Amino acid sequence: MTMIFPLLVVAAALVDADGRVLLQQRPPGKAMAGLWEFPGGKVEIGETPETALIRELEEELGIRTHASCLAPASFASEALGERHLLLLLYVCRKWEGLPEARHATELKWVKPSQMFALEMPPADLPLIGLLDSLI
Ligand SMILES: Nc1nc2c([nH]c(=O)n2[C@H]2C[C@H](O)[C@@H](COP(=O)(O)OP(=O)(O)OP(=O)(O)O)O2)c(=O)[nH]1
Repeated sequence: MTMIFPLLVVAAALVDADGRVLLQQRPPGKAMAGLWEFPGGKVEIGETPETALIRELEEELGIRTHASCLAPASFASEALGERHLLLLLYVCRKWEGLPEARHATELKWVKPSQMFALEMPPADLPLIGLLDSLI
């Protein structure tokens, strides 16, 4: 019997006043390099999904937010090699600081409808239509 290890990942759709969402480009050397993703990362042992996401947003973008500003929006469930990815997507409209690319190659603000033209991880594709109707 094949063992499946779930991998819990949290990500944020940061939404600005014009209804655009922040995407970051995965850097060279990482899995899925070059693809555009929502900021976020793995939930580590001892963390709640919300504390993990707050930590990742600070590490990756240098912004600060609070659990009360993270609205659960959707999730993705996708095979990922030997693992199975469970990605929890939150919508966040309030944070402090100006996002800067600390880990990513580049950042860009896009309308959800523009995401269809970008290369994104397979797990993210079903989330685009949802964001389009939500924002
Ligand atoms: N952050 C993020 N990860 C995504 C998205 N879509 C998607 O399939 N993933 C996958 C890619 C990775 O396999 C996993 C996130 O792991 P990661 O390696 O980027 O996370 P991390 O920041 O904790 O990285 P590291 O410390 O292990 O380098 O989730 C997405 O939109 N955002």
